[in-house]
Amino acid sequence: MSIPTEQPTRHSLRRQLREARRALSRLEQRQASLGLYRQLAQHPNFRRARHIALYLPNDGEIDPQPLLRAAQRRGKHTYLPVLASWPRTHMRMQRLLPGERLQRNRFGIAEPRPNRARQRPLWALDLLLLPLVGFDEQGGRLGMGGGFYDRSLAYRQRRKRLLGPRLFGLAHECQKVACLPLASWDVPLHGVITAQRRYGC
Ligand SMILES: Nc1nc2c(c(=O)[nH]1)N(C=O)[C@@H](CNc1ccc(C(=O)N[C@@H](CCC(=O)O)C(=O)O)cc1)CN2
Ligand SMILES: Nc1ncnc2c1ncn2[C@@H]1O[C@H](COP(=O)(O)OP(=O)(O)OP(=O)(O)O)[C@@H](O)[C@H]1O
Repeated sequence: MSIPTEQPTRHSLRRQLREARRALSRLEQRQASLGLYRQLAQHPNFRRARHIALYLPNDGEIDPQPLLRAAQRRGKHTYLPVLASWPRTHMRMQRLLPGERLQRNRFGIAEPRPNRARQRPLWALDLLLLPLVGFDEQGGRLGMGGGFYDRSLAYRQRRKRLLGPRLFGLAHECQKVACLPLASWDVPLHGVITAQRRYGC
């Protein structure tokens, strides 16, 4: 019997995949962002959703801003992650007002100024569009390693019947891997969307 080949660790996989997305040119990024818009703007889950959380791109992530603008044009409520000052491991989703001024968080990512009155619990959103570093076709997601999304979604493990938002990962094709090593706290995605195609949705 042969020895099973070693799976690359989450750490080295993360480094490799982050390098791959950062290597995309500005033109490739623009095309990917437009392709992503075309894949999702007419999708029933996007059309139906009233409360949608997205993110602002960082570190070569695919840019969902055309979708953000489309959602705002259609009168939907759009939300961005806001890091909690305490506990530092948590984030909340806060409604973005059109034209609102943003500030940079400790990772250098722009976010709205924290305002509890505009924050909405994750389970009360209709659609959550997640950034990711890597994905597989089984719904596996590898993130930046902060555990922010997994922690925010942990209620799903405890309360399986609570429906909550559809979870779609947004990615470049170069972020796809055959099979991700999954951790016990990982929350599976319902689907992943790239500029080229939709996986599982
Ligand atoms: N666009 C975007 N927004 C997001 C996330 C994300 O992945 N993408 N997050 C998803 O969770 C949360 C922020 N999580 C992050 C976790 C680590 C790093 C990061 O750059 N880490 C550096 C080390 C940073 C440092 O300690 O100074 C690194 O690994 O190089 C960035 C964001 C909330 N907002
Ligand atoms: N539900 C949870 N409760 C407590 N700790 C958690 C939970 N989910 C994740 N963590 C912690 O967060 C850390 C990072 O997790 P992981 O590497 O899966 O993050 P990630 O999914 O890559 O990051 P992110 O969700 O921020 O993009 C882990 O060390 C884990 O201990």
